[in-house]
Amino acid sequence: AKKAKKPKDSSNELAVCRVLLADLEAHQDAWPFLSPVRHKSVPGYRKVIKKPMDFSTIKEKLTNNLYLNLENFIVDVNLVFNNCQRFNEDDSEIGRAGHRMRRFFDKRWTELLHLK
Ligand SMILES: Cn1cc(C(=O)NCCN2CCCC2)ccc1=O
Repeated sequence: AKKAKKPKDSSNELAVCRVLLADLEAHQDAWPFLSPVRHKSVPGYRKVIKKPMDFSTIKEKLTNNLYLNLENFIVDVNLVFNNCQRFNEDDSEIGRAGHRMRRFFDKRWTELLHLK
């Protein structure tokens, strides 16, 4: 027989986004991602990275209600990490910080989702 679908409770998704963002900002490896990359001091960045993103911009979007759900928020957080992988060698300070932050984020949001 068809298993009855549990209704999705999306009411606290934005609260989950705020918790996740606070955890990202508090992480010791967050320093490359806290504010927009200054393309004037990072040669080539503006040419290579078409959609820059950083944690302060995500916070601004969250504050201005530009994320309709957790999925849209996760897309922007992954953009931060994908930009980082694209622009930085894996074996570099910033490259390694990006990998560590992505691993932390993936673990954290799956933990929070399993609480539901
Ligand atoms: C994500 N990302 C960041 C940078 C960067 O230089 N960030 C500034 C780091 N500042 C140093 C002192 C305070 C913050 C370069 C390339 C890149 O992909």
